[in-house]
Amino acid sequence: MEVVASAPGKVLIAGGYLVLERPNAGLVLSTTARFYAVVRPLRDSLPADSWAWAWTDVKVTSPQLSREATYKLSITKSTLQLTSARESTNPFVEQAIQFSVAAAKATIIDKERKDVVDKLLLQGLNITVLGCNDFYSYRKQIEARGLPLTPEVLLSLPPFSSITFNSEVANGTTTGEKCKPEVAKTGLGSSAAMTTSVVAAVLHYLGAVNLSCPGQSSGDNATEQGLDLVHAIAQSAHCIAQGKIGSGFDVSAAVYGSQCYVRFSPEILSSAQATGGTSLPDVVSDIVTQRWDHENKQFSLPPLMTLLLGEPGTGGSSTPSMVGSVKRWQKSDPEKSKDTWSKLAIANSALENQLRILKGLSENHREAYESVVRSCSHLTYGKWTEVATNQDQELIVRSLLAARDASLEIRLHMREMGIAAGVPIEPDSQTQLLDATMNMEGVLLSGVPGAGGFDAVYSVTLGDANNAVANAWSSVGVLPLLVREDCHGVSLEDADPRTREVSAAVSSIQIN
Ligand SMILES: Nc1ncnc2c1ncn2[C@@H]1O[C@H](COP(=O)(O)OP(=O)(O)O)[C@@H](O)[C@H]1O
Ligand SMILES: C[C@@](O)(CCOP(=O)(O)OP(=O)(O)O)CC(=O)O
Repeated sequence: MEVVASAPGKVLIAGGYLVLERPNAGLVLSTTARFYAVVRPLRDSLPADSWAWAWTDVKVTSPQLSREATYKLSITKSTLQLTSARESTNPFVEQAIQFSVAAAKATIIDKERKDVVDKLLLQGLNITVLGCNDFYSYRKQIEARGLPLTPEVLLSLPPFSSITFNSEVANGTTTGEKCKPEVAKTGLGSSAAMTTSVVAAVLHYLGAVNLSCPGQSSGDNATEQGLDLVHAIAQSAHCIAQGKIGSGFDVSAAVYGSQCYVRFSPEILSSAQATGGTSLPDVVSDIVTQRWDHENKQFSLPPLMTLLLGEPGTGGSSTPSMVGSVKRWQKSDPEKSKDTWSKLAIANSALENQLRILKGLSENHREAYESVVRSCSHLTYGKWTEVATNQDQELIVRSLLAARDASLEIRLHMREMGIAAGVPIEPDSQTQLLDATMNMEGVLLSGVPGAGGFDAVYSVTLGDANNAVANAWSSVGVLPLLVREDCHGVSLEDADPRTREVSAAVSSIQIN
């Protein structure tokens, strides 16, 4: 038996920093970048005395990092003990395995199904993790080979290419010391997608949830409960592995897909955080019985809108240190920061409302919507009002312009926040680029996703205006990424994605 599960990467288009505090919402889009986890047994048959084993074996392979780690898994405690070299460990996958095995044991009470879990565990777990290229930065290699910074060059990379390590620390300064290098990534939430895909694959493999393949989602109660279990376990494992409780929007997007997210109360994880004393099975029993109070309201881009991401440089920014600076500013200047906070909350919810209105208009007035959006895609925003020839079309243009204004307002207050907190949330170089982008034909929104900084820029364009924006970005040294919005969350896959790539290549050879 083999189980393959995948989970998407994310882009937070609005709500950075605010989403750390309930009840502020963040608008998060899930993407075509997916992380895959493949679970297989390590051995097909079991010796007669295996029922008495206290330990089983686990192997975790990350082909892209050329890493393989082996462990012993305690059958009763669900804990792992490393049996290979320390350098190859992956804390996210380790926590994902421990929490998922403990959760399967805690939630499966039927005797027969419990026996199946024990048998599957005794056969050992062979887990492979694979992240789409979109999660990783190839900018340095492209530049080193003197190739242009275009999406076509990214397309020419083989799928699941090896990942390079940064020789610099996250904030771009070299340490000079021989420290463990960071993976060069694009900020799509590889660790959250990886953790979620492993949790989903292990829970499904052990029969604790019943995930569906894309397009097969039944949307019934059992499926939803399954997703909620994946969410609770993935959030817990991710927080423990990264040693802090963030807002959790990245894990939520990896589980439920594009959404309007309100964070869970951090107290839910106090048992998981308590060091010493509590055993993992007790922690997990507590976590699965907690009332998870996060919100994941359905939300995605209206039709004929394209999410485009660009990598403006190398190095990126360190999210935790930026969050630290913003929090210090909130403490030192509560009045001003509250003011910025409430202006941002208003602008974020205005953007959400306008995008929801546009979605509704696209459903109820399809023809008018399509004609307006296609016409506006060839025009700069100043001329958008000219395309409306009836009331429906006027409504659509009004909403497009209101969404655009909300985007500008968000940028203004994010910049303000950055200046006040002394961190470049929207650095000057990005401001110039984003202003120029906003003035191009068919551009609706743009900004710095998530915590901002030097990591990435995004834009949402109308019709096929994304091509011109990508060309403009390439010409100024910003690498347009291949990734787009895809609202689907975690899902089951029918095969190892590497075999699918091979069969796709074979069929394309046959077709040609
Ligand atoms: N393919 C992979 N194999 C193993 N570990 C990976 C892989 N991709 C990402 N990771 C882990 O995830 C970490 C990056 O996670 P994080 O710092 O949260 O960045 P992101 O913004 O992409 O989530 C890496 O340092 C590495 O530990
Ligand atoms: C500041 C934040 O609200 C948003 C950070 O968003 P990013 O998308 O920048 O996240 P990373 O992938 O962790 O770098 C922190 C949070 O919500 O946890």
